[in-house]
Amino acid sequence: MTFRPNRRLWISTIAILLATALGALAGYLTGRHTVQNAAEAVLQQDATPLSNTIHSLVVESHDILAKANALQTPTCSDAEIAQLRLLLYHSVNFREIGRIRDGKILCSAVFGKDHLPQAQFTATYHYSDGTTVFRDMAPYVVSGTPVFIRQRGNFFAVESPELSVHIHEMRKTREVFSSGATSLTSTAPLGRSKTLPGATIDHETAGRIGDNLFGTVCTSGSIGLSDSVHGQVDCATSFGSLSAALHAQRSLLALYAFRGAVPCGLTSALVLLLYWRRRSMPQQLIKAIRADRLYFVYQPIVDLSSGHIVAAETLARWKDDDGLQVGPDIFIPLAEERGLALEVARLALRHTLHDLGDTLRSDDSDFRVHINLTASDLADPQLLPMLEDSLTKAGVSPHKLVLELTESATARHSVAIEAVHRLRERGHSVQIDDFGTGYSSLAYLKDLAVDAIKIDKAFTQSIGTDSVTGIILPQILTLAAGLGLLVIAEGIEIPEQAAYFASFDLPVMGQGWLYGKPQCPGEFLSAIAAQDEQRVAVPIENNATTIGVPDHVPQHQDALQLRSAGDG
Ligand SMILES: Nc1nc2c(ncn2[C@@H]2O[C@H](COP(=O)(O)O[C@H]3[C@@H](O)[C@H](n4cnc5c(=O)[nH]c(N)nc54)O[C@@H]3COP(=O)(O)O)[C@@H](O)[C@H]2O)c(=O)[nH]1
Repeated sequence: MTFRPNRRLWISTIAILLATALGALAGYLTGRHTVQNAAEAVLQQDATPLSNTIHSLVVESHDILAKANALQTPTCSDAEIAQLRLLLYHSVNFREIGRIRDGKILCSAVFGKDHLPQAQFTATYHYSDGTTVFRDMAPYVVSGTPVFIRQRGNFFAVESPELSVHIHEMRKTREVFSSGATSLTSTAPLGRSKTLPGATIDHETAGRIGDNLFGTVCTSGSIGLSDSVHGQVDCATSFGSLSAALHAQRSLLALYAFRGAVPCGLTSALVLLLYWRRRSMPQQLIKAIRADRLYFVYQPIVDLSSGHIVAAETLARWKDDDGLQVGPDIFIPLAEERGLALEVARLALRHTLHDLGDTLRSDDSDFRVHINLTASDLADPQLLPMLEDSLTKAGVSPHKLVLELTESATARHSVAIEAVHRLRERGHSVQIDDFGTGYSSLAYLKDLAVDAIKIDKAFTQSIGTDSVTGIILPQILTLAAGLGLLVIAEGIEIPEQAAYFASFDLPVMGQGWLYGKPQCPGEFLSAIAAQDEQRVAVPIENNATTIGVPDHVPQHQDALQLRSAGDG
């Protein structure tokens, strides 16, 4: 299915917008959660003093009224009034205490028994623990402030008006709830009631029910504060509205949403870009191969004993339709999948013969080129005719062409053995590339009958380390020598690595950035030309320092302290 660019643009735009919106939503929800937690914490903090105040009031009311009811003195005697005054003196929250019967004061600490006001108390509500509450009763009412009077048994106690004002003030911004096992009945300051199903009050809990936030601290024996509460209130619960908190923090929420949206938008754009690139890559590659739009670079291979460039490896390069470089490790397998591997090999050979043909045709030089083949190339009956045809047309001898097979390419043993045999029969050299990374045992190497092994760069990079690869490297070199195989060391980047290989009494070639990165044809030919000029200019016995081998590369084992197992 081929996507037209504008359709792709539409899909991408929608997907990016969607991802951005989802990111914003996720960010907003995180912000909302944070704001909610913060608001709940504040409410929790708010609820605590209210609850504590109520708790101390209730505890003291129980205490003072219990003590009064326990007095053994005769009713309203001077001794009893004296005892009541003493209780009042020690009280924190009460301003009056007295005897009551049928809603009438019999005597009290403040009025004694002789100058009693004419007052009739009417109960506002009763609690299950036997406490009755009266509100705003003369003569105790203080204008503008609620006054609460509690009665238990034969005695009443009047709360301090300051305390009532304090609680009243706290209650103005809060709601106080009666508690049930699984529900809360809220009685707002306005007297409004609501049921909040599903809420369980625990000690010091905070939470949210619908849009309401609550922070609650439950204390045993607390009393109800609300005008219309029936039953005992166990918890002082402070409420706020989540929407109000969210509204107050809207700039913070916007920031959270932004912080969620931006990375999601960018990531989705990147993912889509990669996806479209990947999706359209095969089509682009097929077109590029057919239109001969791959290009090829050449990396020098040097003889480590002389330092001369003796060969070049042809490496394919490709820029996709967006001008972005795609690595051969990505597009070569893709070409193989699409049955185009041999086309790539054909292009590689054609470009190489075109770019380096003169050097390859020269009878004076042993210069050779290395071309990579894939597993499917080996099985392709067109391979040999293609090679023969191209070389014949270019007038280049088959022995100038070295074919590199990765270890994985030789995994199908019978196919590989047969192909290697035929290639060598035609005069080509064959070598195993990336040796040591996988499939070929040294015994298999013997059956494969290749000419050379190219030691994978992982081994080169392990030189001087204690890694396993570093330890087995000398054994590979020794066994290769035993099998009469030429060795090419890949990935030489520093002089110490070159010196390590040169120190073995073996014909070892080297390839790596130390000698040159893959170069375009012009650059590579200039390097060869410079080397040839130097060879002519420098007397034969002094030509160790040549193009491709920096002066500082030591040539002998004693030039370096080797730490690998091979140096013992
Ligand atoms: N079938 C084909 N395979 C091809 C072709 N062109 C390349 N390839 C294979 O792709 C793999 C990746 O190659 P590339 O990215 O080109 O990397 C090569 C060198 O650039 C790199 N190299 C060389 N020297 C050094 C070094 O000192 N350090 C370092 N880190 N990297 C270095 O190694 C790659 C050469 O590898 P090899 O072929 O194993 O010698 C790679 O497997 C190519 O074979 C193609 O046309 N056809």
